[in-house]
Amino acid sequence: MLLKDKVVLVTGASGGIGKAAAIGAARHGADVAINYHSDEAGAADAVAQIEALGRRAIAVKGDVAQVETAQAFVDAAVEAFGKVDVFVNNAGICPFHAFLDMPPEVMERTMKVNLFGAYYMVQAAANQMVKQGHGGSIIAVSSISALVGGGMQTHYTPTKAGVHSLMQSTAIALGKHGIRCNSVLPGTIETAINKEDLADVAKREYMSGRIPLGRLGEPDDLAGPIVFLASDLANYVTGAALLVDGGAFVNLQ
Ligand SMILES: NC(=O)C1=CN([C@@H]2O[C@H](COP(=O)(O)OP(=O)(O)OC[C@H]3O[C@@H](n4cnc5c(N)ncnc54)[C@H](OP(=O)(O)O)[C@@H]3O)[C@@H](O)[C@H]2O)C=CC1
Ligand SMILES: C[C@H](O)[C@@H]1OC(=O)[C@H](O)[C@@H]1O
Repeated sequence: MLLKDKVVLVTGASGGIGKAAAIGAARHGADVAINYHSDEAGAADAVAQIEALGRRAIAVKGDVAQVETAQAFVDAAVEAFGKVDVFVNNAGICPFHAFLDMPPEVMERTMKVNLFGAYYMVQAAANQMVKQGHGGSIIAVSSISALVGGGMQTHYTPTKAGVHSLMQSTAIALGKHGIRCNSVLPGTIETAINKEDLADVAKREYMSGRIPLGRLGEPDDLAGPIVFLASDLANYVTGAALLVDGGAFVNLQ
């Protein structure tokens, strides 16, 4: 039990990586507040799975791109559980699109959800942790795409580099409060975000062929690294970035 009686908040936890992280935290003894945007059934299922593990859970609907969502989420978690120990910034979108004719609204929405939303959320969670006075752990779900490009992801990769950079800067800003800030950098994990993209058999074979461990990732592959960074096992880890990509990044030849 690495997170016994901790309160963990996860954004975008109605499916995919966020849901796996939320359930993973509960498996390690945490009570969990999840944020989601539209998938009511997914959010309800996450809550049910957490409760089945004997832990408490709430689901709070909200669009992270809107600044007021952040404080409302933190307030709801504090009202339900009394505190915030761990904050996982996970909510994100990746609407694949070519560069030369990128619609401004797609670019701007991606920036607002992935980067602005992360900023507002991390700020609200950090203020709560500072107020409590006993430190905390913040983890951002960045991406291998913070380090490498994608021709159909020119609007997305800068947001992932931005989130990674945000954790480096907040690690400095919040260190004196005992708040650790780290990012995980997933490779290609099969979720709703890339269902359509990976339906292309050639693309899927190319992506899995790049991975030394021989398979695409699953959401649960992120749960362990996130729980680790959240836990006291990572007490002296801050400003770090952990690739969780089956070795894809280092695989030049
Ligand atoms: N899958 C992958 O290969 C990789 C994913 N990542 C990152 O992991 C994170 C999670 O993605 P993944 O699990 O794959 O994708 P999913 O599409 O499975 O999950 C995305 C989650 O984010 C939520 N979400 C989307 N927009 C908003 C919003 N405006 N406000 C609040 N919540 C929102 C969704 O909620 P709802 O469904 O309720 O609308 C959902 O819970 C993203 O930040 C992504 O960039 C990073 C590297 C690789
Ligand atoms: C959505 C993509 O499949 C996924 O997201 C990322 O951050 C990586 O680029 C993955 O390929």
